[in-house]
Amino acid sequence: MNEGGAGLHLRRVSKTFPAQRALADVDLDLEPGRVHALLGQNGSGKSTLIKILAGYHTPDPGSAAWLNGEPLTLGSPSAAHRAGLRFIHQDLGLVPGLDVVDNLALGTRYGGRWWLRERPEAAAARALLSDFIDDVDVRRPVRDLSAAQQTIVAIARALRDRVADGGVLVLDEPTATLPEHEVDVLFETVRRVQRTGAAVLYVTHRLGEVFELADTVTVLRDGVKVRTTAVSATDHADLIAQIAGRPLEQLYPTPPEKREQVLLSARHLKGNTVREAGFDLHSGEILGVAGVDGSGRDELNSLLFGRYAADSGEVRVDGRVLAPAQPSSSIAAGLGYLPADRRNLAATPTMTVAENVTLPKIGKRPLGWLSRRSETRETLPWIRRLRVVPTDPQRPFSTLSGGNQQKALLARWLRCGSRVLLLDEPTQGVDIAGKRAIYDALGEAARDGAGVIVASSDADELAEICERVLVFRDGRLTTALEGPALTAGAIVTASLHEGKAS
Ligand SMILES: Nc1ncnc2c1ncn2[C@@H]1O[C@H](COP(=O)(O)OP(=O)(O)OP(=O)(O)O)[C@@H](O)[C@H]1O
Repeated sequence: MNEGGAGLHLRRVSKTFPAQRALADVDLDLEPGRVHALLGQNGSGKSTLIKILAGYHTPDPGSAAWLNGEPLTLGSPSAAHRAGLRFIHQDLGLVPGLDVVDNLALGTRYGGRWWLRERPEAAAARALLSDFIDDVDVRRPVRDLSAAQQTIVAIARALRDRVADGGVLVLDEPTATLPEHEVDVLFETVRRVQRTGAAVLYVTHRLGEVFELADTVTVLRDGVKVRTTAVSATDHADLIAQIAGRPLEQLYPTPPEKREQVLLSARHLKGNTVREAGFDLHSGEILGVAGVDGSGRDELNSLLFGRYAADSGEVRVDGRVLAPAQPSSSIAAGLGYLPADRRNLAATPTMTVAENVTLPKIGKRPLGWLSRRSETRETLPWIRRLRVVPTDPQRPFSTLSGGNQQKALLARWLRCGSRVLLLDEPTQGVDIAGKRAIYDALGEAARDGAGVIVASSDADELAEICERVLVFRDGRLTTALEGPALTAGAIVTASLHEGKAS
């Protein structure tokens, strides 16, 4: 592969941050009409590479790039855009209340005066979308579309004015928040993009997707390229060994066994998308909660924790009714809550890792703060246990990679000794070694007597780590799965079709 050929060619791309080298001499070749997967542990440098391509970070001197034979200036957003590089980040940048036509028009010269051109714009939106997906009502607000459809609208918008041939589409973990049954819809769109001759760079933590979608795969470890391989010439075990630097270990531990003691009970709980939820959580139990987005799965934990007031129903912890809508009382009662939107709802990015881990200090100190030294002492064992990298409590939280931020926030509640852990998507964006560390930590907390509720869109994860899984459908708990009936397939089926409560 030479720099003068079609496609995108990176040579010796490096990035040094004040405290560390995030990328070192990375070469990468993306070919037109091919999907190239980029894999690597949390903190291996994937986002840094994307941010360099997007022009958000300036790379170190000596880094170079060519697109279709022309030198490409790295570190300049306008140069990247002009050259035909387009990015789909996890935050899609859509306006939920606006319809598809208006979302597609955002940023174009017709934006803001679509009413003058109503018919042509709607027709243009339909024509543009039809390149990527069939049957989307362009007059619906995007919030009413499925998660996959929203991603596809973002892709269509990104590609609407791309340079005719030879562009590059970069997708950063596009399936991280997609329910399993919508992944195929997105894949079909990626294949259509591929058929237009664009090169696709596809960042993911899900190895199965690499084998389903990609032609080529590159693995990064500690900022260094380990290897680029044809997908047909590798397998799961080989990729895991490349990613982790050691051979495959079993991902899922055996679930702990629940005890008789009920820690938390919910009765006739109703609020937002939850229309009726009643169940018991036992000591020692990891209880799974499944369901498609908007089914209630994504709201149950915040309702239990009291992030907002329930319309009706009650939650008891150790037999005592929990004060409604008072997170501080919930924490005092032993609850810990990890939201899915951790960046906005859970973290204080400007503080250090140690400050974030030791944040809730209920009952510990009257003034509610710890000395820097005790903060470090209290934080270290937890971030070691959850494999937070770098293992530096005094580092600014915002400089951790996404997966490492997730692990640090979970460490917060484990350190607090919360007896009831309410976790939304606890392993989203976390690499395979980090997932195992999280599962082990949850298992240990449960064996020590805690109860854990894991609400997750990953059916495999729920089927493997939970003793029992409750499935939401249209706001109600319609199915309970345990024993031999608890499989990933049964979870997906019960999420989509009418089931029977058991
Ligand atoms: N602004 C920054 N300042 C200092 N260090 C940073 C900064 N941004 C990233 N890093 C460090 O660079 C390394 C690579 O981070 P990066 O976000 O690229 O990882 P990643 O592979 O995308 O991880 P993840 O899968 O968790 O998203 C990490 O060690 C991270 O802590």
